[in-house]
Amino acid sequence: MTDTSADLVILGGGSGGYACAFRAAGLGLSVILIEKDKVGGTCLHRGCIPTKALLHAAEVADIAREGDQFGVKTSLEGIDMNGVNSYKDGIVAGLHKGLLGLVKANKVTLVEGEGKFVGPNTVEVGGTRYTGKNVVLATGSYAKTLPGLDIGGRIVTSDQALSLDYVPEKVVVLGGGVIGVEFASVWRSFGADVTIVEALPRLVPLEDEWASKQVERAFRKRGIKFKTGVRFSGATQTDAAVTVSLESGETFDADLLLVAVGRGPSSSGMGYEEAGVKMDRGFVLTDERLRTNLPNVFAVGDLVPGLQLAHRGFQQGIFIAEEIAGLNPKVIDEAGIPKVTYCNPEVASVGLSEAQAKEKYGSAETLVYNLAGNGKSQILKTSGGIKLIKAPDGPVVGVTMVGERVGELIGEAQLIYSWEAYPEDVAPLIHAHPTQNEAMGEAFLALAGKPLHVHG
Ligand SMILES: NC(=O)c1ccc[n+]([C@@H]2O[C@H](COP(=O)([O-])OP(=O)(O)OC[C@H]3O[C@@H](n4cnc5c(N)ncnc54)[C@H](O)[C@@H]3O)[C@@H](O)[C@H]2O)c1
Repeated sequence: MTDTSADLVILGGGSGGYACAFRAAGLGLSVILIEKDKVGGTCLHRGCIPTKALLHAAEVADIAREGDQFGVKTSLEGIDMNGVNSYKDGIVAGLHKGLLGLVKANKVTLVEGEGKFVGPNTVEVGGTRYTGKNVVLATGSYAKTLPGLDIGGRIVTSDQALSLDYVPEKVVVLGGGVIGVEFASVWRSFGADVTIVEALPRLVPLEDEWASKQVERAFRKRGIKFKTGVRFSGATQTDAAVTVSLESGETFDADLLLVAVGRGPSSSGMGYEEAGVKMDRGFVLTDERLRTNLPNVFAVGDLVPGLQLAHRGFQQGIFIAEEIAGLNPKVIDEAGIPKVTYCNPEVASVGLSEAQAKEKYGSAETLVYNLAGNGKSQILKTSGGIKLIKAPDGPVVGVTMVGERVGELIGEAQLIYSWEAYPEDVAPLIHAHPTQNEAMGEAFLALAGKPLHVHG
């Protein structure tokens, strides 16, 4: 018979929930993990992993199309979406199997079913009550839509877009944030005619303005169309097409409309409000130690206001487990959470943008290093740049990069940021030649006043 009480009951087995479960188990705590669908949550099943598989398939398509520039005779015969989906689904299934193995190995009790928080320390699943000395609310988020815009047929969110069995000929993407630009990038590489509609004045509006300009320039070159600073006003669909109207009066006919206007917290019907959990617009409020207003009730991940990123959820989950075990972990610095948008070109950033640094410090020093000066980037025929943002007479407070695969360079930037390093501290670090990573070293040499492969 399954235990119904434990040191820790976790409602939701996504990135935040399972990370908390594994770390808590590692610390010797007994854990009950409740999941209604599949352990791994949005990130593994409907988010990070499957979308990155699609983006990789898109990159392969681009390489096939462009082999000639390396003297290799290739051509793209077409996209077999069944093949793409089975590659993507295989990756997800493999990782899911691995996670279930870890649940077992960590001796976490997995309860499969829809849970409801009935408080004070209790979650009910199908009539059975599970009680924890501590409870973690980890129910994640869902893809939002707009009032009057019903999802179905030719109007989809990322949930449906992930498993299309065809490449749309013409797509409108509503929202030029992370999900919008990633799907636009995939479909363009697969040959679709893509138009993005973004209400704010620029694509990827949460990033440094320089990054938005770089992405917009690259998208123009790739033939991805976009309308910024314009709001959507409505959409109607027939069997044959969807017509999208904007407040500017323009209309677009397409095969598909992707709605990518943000993700909302999955809290409705979970019993939180009734149990007295303090909330704001559906998000569960916590203090910086991730405690809700109820004693021994914590919340984690997309349910908590802030960046909706799996790696934030992982770290918060680990933090809560250590907090419960009395290890007094260091509070998470939200500004130090790296962000990567995996469109082509990628955007990767950590810390403050130039505008945020200016607001915080009154002024900011910046340096942009163009990847054209980096040998490996020339070999790979990739372009882009690295922008460093430094507080006046202070350390580097922000790094933003744009270019193919720059997401792989964010780890070093994250260390530099979190160590509050000065350019002179980083400049002497030797980077292997020729790597793309070397561009980071060169950018810091230039910021320290000793540029090497760039004219100061
Ligand atoms: N690579 C990654 O890390 C990754 C990938 C996918 C999603 N996510 C996360 O998932 C969450 C959801 O992603 P998202 O892209 O849906 O949200 P988002 O908030 O990044 O972007 C939504 C965009 O839609 C625009 N918008 C809203 N209403 C509009 C309207 N009426 N007309 C036109 N534009 C409108 C907003 O201005 C915004 O730019 C984000 O927090 C994101 O960070 C992360």
